[in-house]
Amino acid sequence: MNSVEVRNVHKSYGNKKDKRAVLNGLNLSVAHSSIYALIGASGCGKTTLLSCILGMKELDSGTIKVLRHKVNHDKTSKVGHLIGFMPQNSALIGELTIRETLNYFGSIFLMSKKNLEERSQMIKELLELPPDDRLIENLSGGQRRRVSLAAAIIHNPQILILDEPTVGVDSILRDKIWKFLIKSTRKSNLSIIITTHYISEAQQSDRCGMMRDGILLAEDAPKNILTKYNAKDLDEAFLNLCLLKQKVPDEFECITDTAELIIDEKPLDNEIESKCDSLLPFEKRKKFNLQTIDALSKKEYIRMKRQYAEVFFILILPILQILGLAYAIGGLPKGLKIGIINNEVLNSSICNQYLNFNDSYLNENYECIFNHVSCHLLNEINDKDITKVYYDDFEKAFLDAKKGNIIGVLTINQNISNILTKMFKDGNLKITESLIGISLDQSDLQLTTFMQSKLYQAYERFNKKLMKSCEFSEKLLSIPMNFETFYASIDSDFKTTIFPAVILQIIMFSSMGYTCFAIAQSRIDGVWNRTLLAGVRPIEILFTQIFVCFFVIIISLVEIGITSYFTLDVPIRGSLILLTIFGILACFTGSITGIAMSVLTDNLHAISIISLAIVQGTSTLSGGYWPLEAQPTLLKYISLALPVTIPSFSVRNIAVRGLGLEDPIVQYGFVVCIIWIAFSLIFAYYAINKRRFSSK
Ligand SMILES: Nc1ncnc2c1ncn2[C@@H]1O[C@H](COP(=O)(O)OP(=O)(O)OP(=O)(O)O)[C@@H](O)[C@H]1O
Repeated sequence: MNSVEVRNVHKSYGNKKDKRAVLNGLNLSVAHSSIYALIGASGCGKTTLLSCILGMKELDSGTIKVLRHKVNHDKTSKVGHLIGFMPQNSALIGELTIRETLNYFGSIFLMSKKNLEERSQMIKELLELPPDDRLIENLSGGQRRRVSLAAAIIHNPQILILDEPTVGVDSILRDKIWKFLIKSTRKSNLSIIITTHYISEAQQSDRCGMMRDGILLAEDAPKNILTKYNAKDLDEAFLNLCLLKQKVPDEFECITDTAELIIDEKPLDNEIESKCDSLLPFEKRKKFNLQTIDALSKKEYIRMKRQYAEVFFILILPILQILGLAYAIGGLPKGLKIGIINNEVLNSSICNQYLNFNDSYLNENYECIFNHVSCHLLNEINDKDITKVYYDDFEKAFLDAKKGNIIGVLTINQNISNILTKMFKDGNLKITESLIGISLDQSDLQLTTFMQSKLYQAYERFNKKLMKSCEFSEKLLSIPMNFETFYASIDSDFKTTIFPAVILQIIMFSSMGYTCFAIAQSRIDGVWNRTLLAGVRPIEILFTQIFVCFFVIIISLVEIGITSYFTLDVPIRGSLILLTIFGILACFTGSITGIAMSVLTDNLHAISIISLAIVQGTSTLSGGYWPLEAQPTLLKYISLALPVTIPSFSVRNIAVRGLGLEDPIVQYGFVVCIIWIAFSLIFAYYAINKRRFSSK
């Protein structure tokens, strides 16, 4: 009666051009209630074979049956919960304690609390595990391997697959482990496949497979191998076998005793049959098993609680970003310097006497005689916004502007007062000379635009005062346009424009980062594979991640709301409920996209680069920092399709304009969010099913 049957299995790595065969038509049988030791040189394909038996790797050809069920790489194993697997790397969660680790694995194997407690106690004593409350990340290599073995046997499996379980374990404990394995196979129906570098260990197995170049050189009971190859131990037998193969390479493949490999098609004996049937078949495991969701969420919670960097990322970073937005982005520049060359009044202190000027320039004949007009203009240039730096000559000022010390140079005609006086006296509005010249450094457009706007406002104030002092209409020298603003004042800063996009991006990207790196990490450290092998469905992991992320983001949303309220001087005119719904939708879009990304590759470096590209690309194109109207038509359509662009317009319409669901932009925002959530869900589901197992 065989528990595992491997028939004519071929497996290679690489692409068509560079294909490297690792398993070359390998056959292997593991009898029920026995220990099968797989030995062979490093890199001969032992781990690959175990991965194929577990269904983690797809075969090129051949078949594998485990407990009479054909292993299918694409489908969740029906007997996964009957298998215990200890991978070569420990595949444990560093932030969990030993007790929490055993609880996690016991729970995903759906063990009852009582059973779990009893088994944990027995295993802890057997494997001499360190105290319960020790963190996995603080254990030594050997201690971790023992905890990993404990996690593999916690649910009393039918088949135990152990990849190098005794590496780093001292000889006394190694002996104890072997005794336990032997006793377990004798007392129960447990079958064990074990790979080991310590060939002498394999002498205790019931059957030993010696592997080389992707095939079994020999497969028999250890003592039969010793007799057959006239060796005193398995090391020597393996050496003799290898030498024999070098001498007669073509005949050698026949050495495996094929009589042993005939599949035993006999029905299972009654006792075993009833035992197998009494175990929960996979189909009967609920798709959404609450015990599994509970175990996965608890693990996430504990992991997060102990991962300070993650907590910082999730809870503190959004606050820092809002503070950054409040105080570093979108505000109006202060302390800009402009060079002043006042050819009319060479001593700038003279202008101080005009600071509170409310007099009239009209003389007794009601003629307007201007004096020191330039002072009025310069006094209107507010020191709060712009600092004036006085120069005697243009060359010096220009040199400073080139060096970046000042933004530009304002030059005032020496006859400005006389020209204006003449103009109003004669009624001749034709001015042939330039009264005020402005040269601006255009290399920083934002600063220049700001400076222009401030100079324009100063001129308008100056004009009003001057006209009033001569009892002229203030419209005479003013631009014949009247600007009025709505929704925000003329002095409002860019925060009003960019805050919806920035807040949505903070929520979306922190959800994406959180889920993406949490899953990527678990795939890389092997916990993901172990969890799936226990029978947990990807959809359960997906659900738990979204669920945990949702709670985390709700906390972030409250933080963002409070911080924004106190720091961002932006009025919220619309519905807070609608804004919160947009925040939650952004969280879902981000977390589901994060899940899809985490499965694309098992290379953390690549994932980081992809995330950066997504964050950078989305923020650049979202229209938050620069209007979409500036983009070429095709790019504009791409931008509009992104998950933050239209939703951020919706948020702006709700918050700043006070619009609600009746607004088409708000409606489009919802449609875009829902399409993105649906799209990323389908993509994540497809990606997880396509790349169910991590290659690590
Ligand atoms: N994902 C992969 N892509 C490409 N080559 C791989 C991959 N995994 C393993 N290999 C190669 O396949 C061969 C067999 O690897 P495997 O890990 O199965 O060996 P092993 O017998 O378990 O070695 P060890 O005893 O050192 O663990 C090695 O040459 C390895 O480099």
